[in-house]
Amino acid sequence: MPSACQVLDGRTLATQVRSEVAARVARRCAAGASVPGLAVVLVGEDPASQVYVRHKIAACEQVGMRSLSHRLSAGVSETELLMLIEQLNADPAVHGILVQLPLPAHIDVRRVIGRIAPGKDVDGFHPENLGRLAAGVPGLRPCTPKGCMRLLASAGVDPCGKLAVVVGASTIVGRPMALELLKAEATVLVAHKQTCDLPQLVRQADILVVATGVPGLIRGDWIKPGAVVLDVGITRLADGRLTGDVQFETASARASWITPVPGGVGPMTIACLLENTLEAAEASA
Ligand SMILES: Nc1nc2c(c(=O)[nH]1)N[C@@H](CN(C=O)c1ccc(C(=O)N[C@@H](CCC(=O)O)C(=O)O)cc1)CN2
Repeated sequence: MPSACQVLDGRTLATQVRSEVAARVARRCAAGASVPGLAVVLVGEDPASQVYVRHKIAACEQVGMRSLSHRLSAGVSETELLMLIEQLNADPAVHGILVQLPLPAHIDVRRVIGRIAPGKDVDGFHPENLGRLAAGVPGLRPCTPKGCMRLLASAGVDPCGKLAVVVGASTIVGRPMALELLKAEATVLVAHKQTCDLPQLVRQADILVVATGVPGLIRGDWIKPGAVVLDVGITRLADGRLTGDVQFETASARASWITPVPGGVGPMTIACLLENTLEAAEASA
């Protein structure tokens, strides 16, 4: 990697964000307010989801928050899951609710997310919160795009006036990422992994965000010299290693900043979840 390219270290920034959250939680509790509570709902036994849920619960403990874990079997009915969400919506000790994704195929994810009270939707996936982001008004913001914006700010990268390309248009990452960048006054193009002439599009990007789940989709020679590259993709290879959607070695020969996988965007997702839970608790008081 040439000395001109710098690695955007998500682990270090996430540690900072977590310490700030821990300090705010301690101040809140010392002032007599309730301990922020996060309900974590896991349906089924997807191994990656189990790991993420474990990390989220451990992260809550580390910053002094309470976590309430709800593990449901893969065969649970949608009605039962919706009933649990209603219970959590009504529970004053629960300030944040997250349903770990993906859900089994027989459950309608939109119906489930749509049932979470918007003020407790700490993932920021409810249509009301996505609408708030689209309108540019305050609300709970999806954690991964929020983490990406923090990473850009930490590198001193202002999106205003830059051309940003977002590859991948999921509700979790791509769409809210595009809205975050628009709000920050970037010119934003959203592409899919199957967009024709993807290399041509990527070559124009001053800021490139990739979230497709296709390992190594983006080749280094597609990167505009000096571009800032945020790689959201995480795939576990057969040999157990984690890899991103961007070919790191060759991309870092051209980029000015790049996130590694692991240790880039991923840790910021959980740090921003903690921050959202604290914000939800503060707004409920
Ligand atoms: N309800 C939600 N479901 C999912 C979300 C989400 O934000 N809310 N995002 C992803 C998974 N995810 C959080 O749930 C997540 C992914 C990756 C990481 C992370 O820290 N990755 C590490 C590597 C971890 C490892 O060793 O496996 C890294 O990149 O360094 C955190 C959270 C889908 N579902």
